[in-house]
Parts: sequence; C-alpha cells; structure tokens
Amino acid sequence: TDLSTTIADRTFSNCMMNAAGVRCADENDLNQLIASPAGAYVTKSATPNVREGNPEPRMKSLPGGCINSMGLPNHGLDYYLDFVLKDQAARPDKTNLLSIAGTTLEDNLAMLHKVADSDFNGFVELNLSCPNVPGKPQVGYDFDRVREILTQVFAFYDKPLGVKLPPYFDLVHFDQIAAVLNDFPLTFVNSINSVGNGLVIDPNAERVAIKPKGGFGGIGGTFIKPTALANVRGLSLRLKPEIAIIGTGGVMNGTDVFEHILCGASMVQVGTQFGFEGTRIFKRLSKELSAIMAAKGYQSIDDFKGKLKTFD
Ligand SMILES: C=Cc1c(C(=O)O)[nH]c(=O)[nH]c1=O
Repeated sequence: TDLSTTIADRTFSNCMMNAAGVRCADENDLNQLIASPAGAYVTKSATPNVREGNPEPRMKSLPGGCINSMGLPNHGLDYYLDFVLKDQAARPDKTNLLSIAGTTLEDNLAMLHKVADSDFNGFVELNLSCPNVPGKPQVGYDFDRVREILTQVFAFYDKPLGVKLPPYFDLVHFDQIAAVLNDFPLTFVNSINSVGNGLVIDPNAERVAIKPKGGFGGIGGTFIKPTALANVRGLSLRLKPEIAIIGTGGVMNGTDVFEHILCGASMVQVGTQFGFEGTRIFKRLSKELSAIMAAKGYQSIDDFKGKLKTFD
C-alpha cells in the first residue's frame, strides 16, 4: 500500500509526521525525525529570539493524553531556519515545515520577511493558536484579526504557507473562519492545536498539575480526537479545494490516522503519542494504516480521503 500524499506541488513519501512542539525543538530531535519513516518534520514554533518559556512543571502526562503550558520555549528562528536550509541543501527533493509563532504581528512579519529573503523552499506553518503565552489570546479565535494578519502576510510572502488553528466548537465558527481563509492563497490549514486552557488536578495533593497560569494548559491526546475530527471535517466541507488540510489531534494508532484522512486530511500530524513513543511510532502507524487499507482494498489514500459518509 502506498502511504504517500501530495500537498500543492509537493509529494511526501508518507502521510504522517510530527506535530509542532513535540520532539522537534533541537537538531538531534529533528535528525531523528529525518531518520524515521515520517513523511516530513515540522520544527518547534519559533519566535525571533531564543525564548525560555514558562516555569516548570509545565507539562503533565495523563493516561492517553497530556496537558502542557510550555510557553513557547525555542532556540529562536535563526536556529531553525539554519537547520532547514542545511537539510534542504542535503536533501533538495524533500519538503519540510518551519513553524513560526510570534507573540506580536510585528514579530511574525519580521520572521516571515527573513524566511522570504532566504532560500527556504519548504512550507511555513504560521501558528495562530498557541494557548500558553500568558496574557496573549489564541489569535485564531479573533476572525477579524486573522484576516488582518493574513492580509499583511500575503502582501509580500509568496512561498507556500499554511496556518495552525485552534479547535472551534460551533458550526457558525467553522463558517466564519472558512470565510476568512478562503480569501487567501493558503497552501494548507492545520487543524487542530491543543484544546486550550484545560485544567488537570492532582487529587491527592489537592493541587493543579502544572505551574504556569494557575494550572491551565493545552490538552492533547485521545480525548481530543472527536474535536479534532470535527474540525478537519468542518473545514474540509467549507474550504476551497486548493487549500489542503493537515489533521492533528488525538492520533494514537492507525485507525485514528485513517479517520483523519476520511475527514479530509492530506497529511496527519502526531503530537502527544509521538511524545510518548518517539520516532518508532511512525513505523507502527504505517503498518497499522497499511493493514486497514489492505483490508478495505484501498491502494492509496486518495481512494478514501474526504469520503466520510453521513446517513443522508
Ligand atoms: C507555540 C506554542 C504552543 C505551546 C507552547 O509552547 O506552550 N503548546 C501548545 O500546545 N500549542 C502551541 O501552539
């Protein structure tokens, strides 16, 4: 079975990769992803300069999931841009993703100008959904702000670019964000980021599990899969066909990957479970997805991508 996928004019050997933020902040993490069967990697969301992030404990694993309020710790854009440029020179036929998450519009524009002026020819993933920068809202929930940002970005940025969105929980919000996104030459939309501002408690200590923001943080893992699938499907039904969808959220096994693709995902990102298992997860997920496809007689993901049935 063929697990390859195509987004815009780029073909990836495998339709699975990591989600930004998980085991992708250092070059040895990224080199492990390169050595794995993952179809691509995305780098930890970058800010213009090195950033410490929030005080620890800032991440807690749970059965089947996790809560995090990392606060955007990263080595700064130059570190990741240097890495992807070196990798691109060594493997010119591969496309990878560079995630950026400026805490201000100015920072995002400055970073995008730097990337525009470089030889980078991969995809930029503009993160509009970080839930963990104290005092900063998840931009993706402010539709006018998203329009303003994309207007200013596409005034000069002409390389492939997508956005990473927070989860929406109202069909009218799918309509509203799609109406904004359809006005721009986006290469992809990645849904979803962690479900923002959940609260995990340690009942023995009668205390929250993580330190930042009084214990509030982004939730990932198996419990967010129904929300992730709804967002992939809701956007797939509303976005113009030129905008590909990357499905992220709740992927633990091959069935979860299959479901994201049924909902319309062209690429599936794995966060929490990749964090637990490491890069060997990509061999396991590839085996599991291949077995599902073989049992159903599917040769490639296009045989079932977006073909979710309803009762009517
Ligand atoms: C880029 C910051 C993010 C972070 C973080 O660095 O706290 N955690 C998430 O779950 N999603 C994010 O987008």
